[in-house]
Amino acid sequence: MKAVVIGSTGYGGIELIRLLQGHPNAEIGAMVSSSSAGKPLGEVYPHAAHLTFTLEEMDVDGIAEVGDVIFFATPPGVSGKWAPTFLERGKIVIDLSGDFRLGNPDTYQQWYQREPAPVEWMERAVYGLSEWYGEQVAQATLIANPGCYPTATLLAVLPLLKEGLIQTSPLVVDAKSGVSGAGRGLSESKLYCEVNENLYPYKIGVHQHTPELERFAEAESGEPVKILFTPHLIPMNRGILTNVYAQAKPGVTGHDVADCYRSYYENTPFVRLKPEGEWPQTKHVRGSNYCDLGWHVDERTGTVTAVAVIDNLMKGAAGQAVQNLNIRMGWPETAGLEGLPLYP
Ligand SMILES: NC(=O)C1=CN([C@@H]2O[C@H](COP(=O)(O)OP(=O)(O)OC[C@H]3O[C@@H](n4cnc5c(N)ncnc54)[C@H](OP(=O)(O)O)[C@@H]3O)[C@@H](O)[C@H]2O)C=CC1
Ligand SMILES: CC(=O)N[C@@H](CCC(=O)OP(=O)(O)O)C(=O)O
Repeated sequence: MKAVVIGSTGYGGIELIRLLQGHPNAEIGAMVSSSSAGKPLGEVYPHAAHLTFTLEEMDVDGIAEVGDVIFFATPPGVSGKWAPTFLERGKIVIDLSGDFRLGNPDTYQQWYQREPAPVEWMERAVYGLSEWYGEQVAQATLIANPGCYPTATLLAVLPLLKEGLIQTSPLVVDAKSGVSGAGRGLSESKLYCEVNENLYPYKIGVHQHTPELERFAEAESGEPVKILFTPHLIPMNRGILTNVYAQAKPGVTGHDVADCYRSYYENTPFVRLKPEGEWPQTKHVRGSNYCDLGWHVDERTGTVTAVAVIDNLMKGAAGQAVQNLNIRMGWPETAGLEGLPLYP
């Protein structure tokens, strides 16, 4: 099986390359780059200079010839335009962007403020939250890999919604992301002096992950869900921590919540439940595909606090994309993803 990475010089692209080059079953067929075609990979990324690949331009026929699976690690708008060409040629597409996650062109246009992908492919795409939609991923030709914040948040909240342990409104999501979550592109807001020793919220009320969160929260709870989502940027390279605050349904105890999480995640290789009284830390998942999950049921206020951490580039992007590739190809779900988190 040969994989092609489109958007190779971005953070998601180089993380995919890191995982695929160490994968026991997959092989890299080509690395495509819109900005650096013709350059050796090592010129853009000296840490990978021993991989003797030359970055290639977007040549649909050439890519289709060499690739069985095409990964898009590109900004919104790119896969929406190009993925159908590969899908029509029988290729499997795994898209890291938001172009195929929402299932509805009007919602996409409203939150991403750009032209949506063809509606027939939007509707056919399978949402790649591996632990929840693995059965569909195993049959999919187009996999819409989840956003980084939704991955952490939905893993924390879907079991509670599905089992009816929490009220569907208000659902408050307060999340923090490391700077690599914003990609490698240059911008003033990502300069060292702007980010270092700083902590700030952004896109309150307008973040594009809001409809993605609500879509799958509603699908699992069977009720309308409105989510108040506040993302923050923190001065770290990698990592997301999300806190979800929800009102517990009357009579719900800490034992109920613990049993609920255990029943959903006992046999999943990448979701690790914290013991009672311990809470997740981003450093415990850095460089890995794990999601660590902890919770507290506060009887005084009747609130459930669920806390999830992931590495945004791994479980939040390239790691989950490879997990989905494994599921789709019928390989062990953990293939190429077995490394311990980096510590310290
Ligand atoms: N960073 C993260 O933690 C996460 C990112 N995502 C999503 O994954 C995708 C990639 O993110 P990330 O790697 O961080 O972003 P980056 O900005 O780091 O990289 C995106 C890459 O896409 C390519 N690209 C840019 N513009 C175009 C264009 N017009 N046409 C074709 N290719 C283009 C470039 O690579 P080249 O010049 O080589 O073509 C660029 O380096 C995005 O959609 C992002 O939202 C999802 C979850 C988490
Ligand atoms: C820190 C930071 O800026 N993170 C990005 C996450 C990007 C992302 O995953 O967006 P897509 O929906 O396009 O995939 C953001 O908040 O927009």
